[in-house]
Amino acid sequence: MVEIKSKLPEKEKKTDKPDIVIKAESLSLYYGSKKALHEINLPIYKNRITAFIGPSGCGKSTLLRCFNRMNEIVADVNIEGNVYFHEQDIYDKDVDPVMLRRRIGMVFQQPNPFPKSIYDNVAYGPKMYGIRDKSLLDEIVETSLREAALWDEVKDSLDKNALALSGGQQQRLCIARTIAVQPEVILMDEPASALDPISTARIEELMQKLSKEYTIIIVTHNMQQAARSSDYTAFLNLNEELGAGYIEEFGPTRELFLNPKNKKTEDYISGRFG
Ligand SMILES: Nc1ncnc2c1ncn2[C@@H]1O[C@H](COP(=O)(O)OP(=O)(O)OP(=O)(O)O)[C@@H](O)[C@H]1O
Repeated sequence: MVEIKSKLPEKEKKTDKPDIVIKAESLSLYYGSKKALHEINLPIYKNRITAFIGPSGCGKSTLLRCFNRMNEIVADVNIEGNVYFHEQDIYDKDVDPVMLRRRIGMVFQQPNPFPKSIYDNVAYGPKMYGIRDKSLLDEIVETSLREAALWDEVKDSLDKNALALSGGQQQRLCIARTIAVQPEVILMDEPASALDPISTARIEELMQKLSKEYTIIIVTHNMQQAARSSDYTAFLNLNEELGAGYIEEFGPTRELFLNPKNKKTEDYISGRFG
């Protein structure tokens, strides 16, 4: 705990009351008959970074994937409760998951660029959504790569295969690819856990910049990373009886780490379990 305390940044004071972009209400999720999430109530604030921490298997990634309906792609899931994106319940029948994922993009643990050129990776999404004009695509590619802090490294090799980039560069390319379709929210599932410390620091720095324009949710096993990088933290825990994850504590990151309200939060962040 001492180490984490010393790493907590003196954040620029964000005193205004942020708007809520996403809200989970009594959200439970089942994989088949197995309950994985139990009665989650959680606000996600606009232009803030929210970290999900908690022991392995408590449902952090599952909860993250609920916010753009990615669970439907990977498994047979059943949802109870609601997830609102602004005023819209994203599980309503008339919500198109593809359009939803355009507004709520995702970056995964393993960088997963397409085996195409750097340019084509970033232009892929905009093209899919109907943009054909070459000069507009060029502009989107450049802006997205700049925002992802990769432009200077790749501007002279946009035709190079993305798989030839380093892991850290590939992850920033994946962030550029996500940004290129102008999402409002970026979901990041352990985006730096496969990267070396320098690449990790670059991703964290990038997240700070991006949060001025985007709302970010990050799943991380690294508590220093949550403490350093996020504005809000949700500590998920596993209910042994139900075998499902629930929110043990949620609040501003500094408060949660410096003055946890809950004994289990304190035990977890001080490394006594998990
Ligand atoms: N596609 C799936 N099908 C069935 N069960 C799944 C699936 N994905 C996850 N689960 C189960 O749901 C529970 C929560 O998993 P999840 O990956 O969301 O937890 P996590 O907190 O992100 O874990 P970790 O920290 O280890 O990545 C686990 O019991 C897991 O086995």
